[in-house]
Amino acid sequence: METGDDSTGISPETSAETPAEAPRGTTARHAFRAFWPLTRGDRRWLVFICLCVVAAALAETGSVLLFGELTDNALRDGSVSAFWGPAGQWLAMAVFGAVVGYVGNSAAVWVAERFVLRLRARVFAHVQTLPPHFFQRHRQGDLVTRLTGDVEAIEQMVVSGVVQTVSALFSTVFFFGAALVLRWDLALATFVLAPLFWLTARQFADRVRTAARQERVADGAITSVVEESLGNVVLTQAYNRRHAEERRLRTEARAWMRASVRGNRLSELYEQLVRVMETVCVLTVIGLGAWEISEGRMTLGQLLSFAAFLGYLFPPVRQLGQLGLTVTAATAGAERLLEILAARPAVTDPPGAARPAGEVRGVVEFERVGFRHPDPNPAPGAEAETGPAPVRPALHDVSFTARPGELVLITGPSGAGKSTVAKLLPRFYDPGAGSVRLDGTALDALPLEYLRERVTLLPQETLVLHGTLRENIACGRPGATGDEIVRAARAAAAHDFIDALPDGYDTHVAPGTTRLSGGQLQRVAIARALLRDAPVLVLDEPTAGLDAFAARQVVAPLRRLMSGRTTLLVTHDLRLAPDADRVLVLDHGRLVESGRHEELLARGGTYARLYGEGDARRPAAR
Ligand SMILES: Nc1ncnc2c1ncn2[C@@H]1O[C@H](COP(=O)(O)OP(=O)(O)OP(=O)(O)O)[C@@H](O)[C@H]1O
Repeated sequence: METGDDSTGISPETSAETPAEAPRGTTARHAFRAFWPLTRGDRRWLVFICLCVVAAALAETGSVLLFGELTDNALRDGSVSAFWGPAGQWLAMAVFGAVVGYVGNSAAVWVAERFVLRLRARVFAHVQTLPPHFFQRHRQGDLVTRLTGDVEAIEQMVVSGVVQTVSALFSTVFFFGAALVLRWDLALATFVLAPLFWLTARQFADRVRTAARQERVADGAITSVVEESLGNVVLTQAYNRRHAEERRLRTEARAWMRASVRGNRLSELYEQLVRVMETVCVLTVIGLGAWEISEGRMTLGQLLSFAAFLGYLFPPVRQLGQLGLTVTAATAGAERLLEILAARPAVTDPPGAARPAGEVRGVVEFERVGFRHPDPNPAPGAEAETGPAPVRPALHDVSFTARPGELVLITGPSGAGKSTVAKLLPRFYDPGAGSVRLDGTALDALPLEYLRERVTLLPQETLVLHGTLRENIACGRPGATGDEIVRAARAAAAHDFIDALPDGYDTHVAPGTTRLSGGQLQRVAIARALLRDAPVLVLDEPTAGLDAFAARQVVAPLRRLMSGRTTLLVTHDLRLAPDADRVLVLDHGRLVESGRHEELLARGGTYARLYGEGDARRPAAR
């Protein structure tokens, strides 16, 4: 049964190689082929489930045949003794049908949930490899909806869809076969009308897909608004933006409501049309049956069991049409997931690169580095995540070297390209021109994990992970002992305030909900970085957002952290400039000045102006 096309574009590895495609207009077949390989490992179960549902359909067919026998032999003759035989068989058949139905459906739910689990894990793993600009192009709420609702919609297509189609198809074939055995002429007369169901479903398909797509987009927009609003609640309240936010939610909710009502109306219309068609079929059969009875060619029992067959036959036929619509609607979800999976990481591991032997010394070289950020708002249709970037360069021809143990401070006016330098070193992006090297090896020749273990980044925003403070520090070096964690916290001047918390190191924190101050969080981040003990350190505005008092409190821990490592310190805050072995001044992406603090001050250029503007003339806390 392992026959599926396994060359899928859904694994993170292969999606990096497959060309980015605009998946709009994805067909159900394309979507099915893209996601079917994820059923690998469960296909035997799928066969088992299909056998169960086929057996259940057979049991149901047998029951209806026995109903005909009962009406003809027992009821018509009023014979109780003729009742027991078929009644016993009918009951046995019903119990058998119930058991296999239960086993099959339970297994189907299990396989379906495993599929959802696997698909969600794959998409999530892929999303985590995507570059920062991907997250600027997609609202978080929309991504959440794709990872929840859209993933489930695909399950409807790939697992439940297959099982239900097999069940409905076999039920249809069995009931129709039995109807042919009973009365082939009546059965054929009924079945002539069956394509009507299918044709009707086709008429609805396009409109159902459009409505489903709109509903999913609107669903994502609602989640985004809620998430953005809650994340920004301070701004909302401080600027009385409550009503504006409510309006925003209402607008998105209305769009969702319209799409949802449209989708449900279409389903309902389809249902009702099908009911009318079923009535036409039943009336045709009863009319023909009445005529046959009057001619003496048919018994009442035969007509009744034939009518019962129709009662059983219509649901699977109707279900086949309905399944078509479900699959069509799920295609809209598939489109949205394939769009994510088509996005490629900005950087990938060099194929076959081995971890260099020996320890990293920490010589960092930027040689004639140029870089343009990808366009965060590409024109529609140019959605390829790695597409050309027509924005002006963030860095141009930047060269410098930082040697082991050196502190290189990078400063410059806002937008000069300082943070961009910080992003190139842990390889969030690769430079567009020139090269960045560590100990003489180009970064893109080193395994990514190896590089990131040796280059610690303290980003501008202080980030906490969901977990305890202990776990937050320990993630700097998984496996660190309790003593090592406390030692790192002490060196980061975080131990005292952590110890004073009611739960100490076991205090739970989570992104956005922590009750710690900015300075305290920064010191936790420093403890984490200390524990990591990487030879190269990149600090991006470590005192940004801290008041003067809090900033002074992190200076000493920062000095301890930087000691003995190659440090690139990106900052506006020039309090640490006198400590720096070299100060680099960037302006409009170019390196305009370089030298020691005193030299640059004496030169009276950009640096001297920046220093004069800031509050750096105050002595740094020692
Ligand atoms: N994700 C991005 N997408 C597009 N352009 C970007 C992106 N990030 C930065 N830029 C642009 O690149 C240039 C350099 O930005 P960068 O963040 O490196 O400057 P910076 O010197 O760190 O500024 P600041 O001091 O204000 O943080 C700026 O013109 C900025 O607008």
